[in-house]
Amino acid sequence: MQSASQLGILNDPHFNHGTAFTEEQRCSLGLEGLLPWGVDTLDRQIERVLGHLASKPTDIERYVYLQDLVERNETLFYATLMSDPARFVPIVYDPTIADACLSYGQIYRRPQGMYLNKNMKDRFTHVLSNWPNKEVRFICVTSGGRILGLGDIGVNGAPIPIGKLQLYTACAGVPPEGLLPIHLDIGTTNAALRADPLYLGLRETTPGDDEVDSIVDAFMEAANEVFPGVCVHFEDWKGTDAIRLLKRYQDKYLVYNDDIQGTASVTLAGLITALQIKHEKLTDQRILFAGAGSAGIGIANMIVEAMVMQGVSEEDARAKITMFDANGLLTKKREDLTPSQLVYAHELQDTHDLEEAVQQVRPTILIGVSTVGGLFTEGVVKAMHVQCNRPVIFPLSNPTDHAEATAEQIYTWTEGQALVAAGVQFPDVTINGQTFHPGQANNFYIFPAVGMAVYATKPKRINDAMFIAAAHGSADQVGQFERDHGMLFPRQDSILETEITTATRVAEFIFDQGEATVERPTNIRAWIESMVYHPSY
Ligand SMILES: NC(=O)C1=CN([C@@H]2O[C@H](COP(=O)(O)OP(=O)(O)OC[C@H]3O[C@@H](n4cnc5c(N)ncnc54)[C@H](OP(=O)(O)O)[C@@H]3O)[C@@H](O)[C@H]2O)C=CC1
Ligand SMILES: CC(=O)C(=O)O
Ligand SMILES: [Mg+2]
Repeated sequence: MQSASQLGILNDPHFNHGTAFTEEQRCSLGLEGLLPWGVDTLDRQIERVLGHLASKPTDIERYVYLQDLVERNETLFYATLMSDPARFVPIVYDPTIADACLSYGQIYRRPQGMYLNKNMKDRFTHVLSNWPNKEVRFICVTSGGRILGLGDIGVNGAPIPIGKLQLYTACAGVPPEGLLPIHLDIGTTNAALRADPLYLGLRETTPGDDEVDSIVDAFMEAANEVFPGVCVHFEDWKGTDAIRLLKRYQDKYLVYNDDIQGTASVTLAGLITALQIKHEKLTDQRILFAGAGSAGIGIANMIVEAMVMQGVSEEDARAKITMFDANGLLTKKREDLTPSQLVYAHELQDTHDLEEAVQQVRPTILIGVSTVGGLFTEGVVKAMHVQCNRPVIFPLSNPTDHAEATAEQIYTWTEGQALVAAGVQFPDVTINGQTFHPGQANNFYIFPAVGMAVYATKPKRINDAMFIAAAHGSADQVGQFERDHGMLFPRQDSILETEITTATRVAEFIFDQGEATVERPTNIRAWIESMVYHPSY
C-alpha cells in the first residue's frame, strides 16, 4: 500500500509535479512505479493540457477542466494561465465564470477555499482555524448576494472569490499559497435556488441588515484573530450591504471592496485615457450613470475625488454627475434614495425613460452599471451622439448578455465616433473598412495589482487614494499607438508586466503616504519583482 506521505505528495496540488517529477525525485520521495515512466518538462505538460483544452467543445468545460487541474497541480495550472492570459482569463474569470456560477450545483466536484455560514457565527474562529495554511494574506469573501449581473445566487457565487484570487496570482504574481476564497452563507433570497435539490447552500432567506452586520462583524474579528494582518477583499455582495460594510470596516481593518473601489479605479483609468484622446478635461464632463448601486456610487465618488484633486469643489464635482436607476432619474423629488445616492440627486424632471434622461442631462460620458442587458438602445446612444461628437460609452455590466450594449452596436450607432469599453472583452469591429478596438473596463486590471502592492508593503489600511494611484498607473501604460487606435486599456497579453508596473506605482504611493509597515527599499520595482510568483518546479 502507498504510504500517506506518498499519496499526500501526489494529491497535494502545491507539491505535486505529476509526470515532471525527475527520476531522482521519484527515488527519494518513494514515487517509483507510481507514475508512468516518461519524465516531462513543464512545457511538455502545458502542451498536453493545451491539447486537452482544445478537445473541449465549450468554455465551461474548459473551466471545469482547469479547476480540476488547479486541484491536482498548482504550478501547471498557473503556468498554463500565464502562458496566454488573454485566452485564459476569460475562461477562469469573466465571462465564463458566470456559467460556472449558474451551474455550480451541477458542476461541483470538490471544495475550493472555505464555506462559512451564519449558524457558525459564534464559532468562526474555530472554523477558520480548520484551514491548513496559517499564513493567509488575502481572503476574498462573497455572500453571493449580487453575483455579476446575475442577482442573488447564494452559494452558487462561490466560484467568484476563487476566480478573483486566481487572478491575483496569474495577473500580478501574488504567491497563491496565502490566498483564501470564502463563501459566507447568509442565506439567499432566491426561492428557486432554495428549492433546487442540487443547491449546496443554506435553504433560508437572508436576514435583515442588523443581523448581517453582526454576522460579518464576527467574521471580520475571527479572520483577523486567526490570520493576523490579513487583507479582506469583499466581492459581489448585495449593493447596499457592500456600501454599508465598507464604511463599517475601512477605518478598522485592512479591507477593500473591489466592486466599489476596484471598479471605480478601472473606470477612472479608462476615462483618463479617453479624455487624453479627446484632449478634454475630466472637470468639463457631464456624466450620466445607468445604475446607482455599489459600482455606480463607487465610480461616482472616485470621479468626484479625482475632480477635487484637480481643484474643483466637491459640490461642483457632484453637480457634474447624474444617475438613473430602476426607478428612473435621481431627482430631488425622489423619496427612496439612500444617503450615498442623495448627493447625486439634482433639480431635474422626473423620468423613467433613459433616452429622455439623456436628452435632459446631455452627457458626454455614459456609464452602464445597471445589470440590464440592452439598456443602451439605439435611441439612447443616438440621443447622446447627437449632442456630443465623440461620446464616451462604457456598458460595464457583466456577463456578456447583461452588457447595456455591445461594442458593435455602439460603434454602429455612432458611426465609429464613440470611445467604448465594456466589462467583457468584445471583439474588434470593422465599419466601412475601419477597425475599432473596444476596451475591457474590468476591475481585473486593478485588484491584482493593488493586491500585490498590499502584499509587499503591508499597509494598515487601504484607502481610495491608493486606487486612484492604480488608475493612473494603469492609464499611463496605454501607449500613443494604442490611443491612436482608440484603445483605452493596456494589452492583455502582457498583463503580468502591466500589473507589476501598476503595483509598483501603488506601492510607491503607499510608502509616500506613510502607510507601509515595512522599510522602503531603494528600488521598489526590483523589490516587488523579487516577490513575484513564477510557476516552475
Ligand atoms: N466591469 C467591471 O469591472 C464591473 C462591473 N460590474 C457590473 O455592474 C453591474 C452592477 O453592479 P452593482 O452596482 O454592484 O450592483 P447593484 O445591485 O448594487 O446596483 C445595480 C443598480 O442598477 C439599477 N438598475 C436596475 N435596473 C435598472 C434599469 N432598468 N435601469 C437603470 N438602472 C437599473 C439598480 O436600481 P435599484 O437599486 O433601484 O434596483 C441599482 O441602482 C453588475 O452587472 C456587475 O457585473 C460591477 C463591478 C465591476
Ligand atoms: C467584474 C466584477 O467584479 C463584477 O462584475 O462584479
Ligand atoms: Mg464583482
